[in-house]
Amino acid sequence: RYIPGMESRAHSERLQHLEEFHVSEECGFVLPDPLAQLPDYYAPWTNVAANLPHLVETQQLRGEVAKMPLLSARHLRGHRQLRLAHLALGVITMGYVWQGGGRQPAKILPRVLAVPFCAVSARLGLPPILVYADCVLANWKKRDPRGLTVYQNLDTLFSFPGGDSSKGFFLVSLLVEVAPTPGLQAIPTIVKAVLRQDLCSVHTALQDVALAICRMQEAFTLIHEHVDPGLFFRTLRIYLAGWKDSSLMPEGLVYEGVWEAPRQFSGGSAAQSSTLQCFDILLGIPHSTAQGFSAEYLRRMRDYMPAAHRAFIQTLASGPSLRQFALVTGNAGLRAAFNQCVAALAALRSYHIQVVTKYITIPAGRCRAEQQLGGCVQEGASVRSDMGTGGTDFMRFLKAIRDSTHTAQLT
Ligand SMILES: Nc1ccc(Cl)cc1-c1cn[nH]n1
Repeated sequence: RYIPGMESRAHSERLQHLEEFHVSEECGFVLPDPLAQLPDYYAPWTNVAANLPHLVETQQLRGEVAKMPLLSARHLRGHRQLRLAHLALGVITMGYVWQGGGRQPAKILPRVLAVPFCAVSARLGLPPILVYADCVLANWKKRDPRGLTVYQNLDTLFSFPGGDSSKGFFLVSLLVEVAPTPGLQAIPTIVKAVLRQDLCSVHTALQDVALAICRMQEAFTLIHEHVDPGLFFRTLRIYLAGWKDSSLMPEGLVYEGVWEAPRQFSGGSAAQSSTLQCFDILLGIPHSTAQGFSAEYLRRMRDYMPAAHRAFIQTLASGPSLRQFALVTGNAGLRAAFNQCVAALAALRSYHIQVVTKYITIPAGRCRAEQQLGGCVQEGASVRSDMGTGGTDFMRFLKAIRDSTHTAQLT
């Protein structure tokens, strides 16, 4: 018999109210209907962020930032204003650090950005760098508000150099996050059913999870239509790079007026997706407990999620073990439904590896070959320098978690 602990029951109760964790019924971890405007007082931030591609491409951004007033974050009201402020300040910060493609990254972030960015970050429980929750989950609007959440009816609030591929990358990632919403809704159902030893309800809900993960992969295929590999590798990827373990910024970044010493923070990455980490934890995929850099990196990326999403993941991780339940019952149908979810997650990770190969590994190889012939000037961050946007360390990470996903199958 599977006897869950009393602590599991308490966690299971909390998980029944997803809205408390900012997980919405209609779009999961995506911020529903993000705010697109801040109070006029903050116009200096939103005006620069909205004009970022042009300011960066014409090398004017750092000059514009030097003219910005030091604004107080105190006038920001509510979660949505804070999310929009973190997105706008994050976009400006990445543009400021990597202006000109990153050959000479800025080593100091001026106080007019650093002070409010760190204040907003502290209120959201986020690091002072652009994160997945900014540029994917809160960076979107519908062209026709009454229309559907489909690619053609979406636009980003802010973008980077890289033209339509910049928008495409963020909007395809957004659709990957919206697709599995029914599967996220099934998580509290599964947790409650495991506690009640209700085999039938667990089995039914697992089919929703498997379908949801398949839908993520379907949405992911849109990347081939909307993102050009060369533009992604040579341009957009540079602006998403972080300053932790970076060969271009070995010390990290000085946040003027906030901390004396430079600080290191990682660039944006799919490992910051709460959706992916939730399915890993629900299925008890071993890398979330195994030692090694994958588990440590995944755990550290939870600090790059909004506080409520981090709390959801921690509560789920402290709840009853679906994996143990499926093992202990020995029910063949339940084991098959569980394994279908694991197989779907492994397939999604394999697909992600194919995409990183097309958008990073192959263009990087071409660039190195051209460099030997005196051609391609790889802007800024080398392929190796950052985990989050597909460096070779990131490829090693993806293959490690894909392999550990496979081993999670119940035999
Ligand atoms: N899809 C993404 C969206 C936004 C950011 Cl910042 C990074 C990624 C990413 C990196 N590697 N795989 N996905």
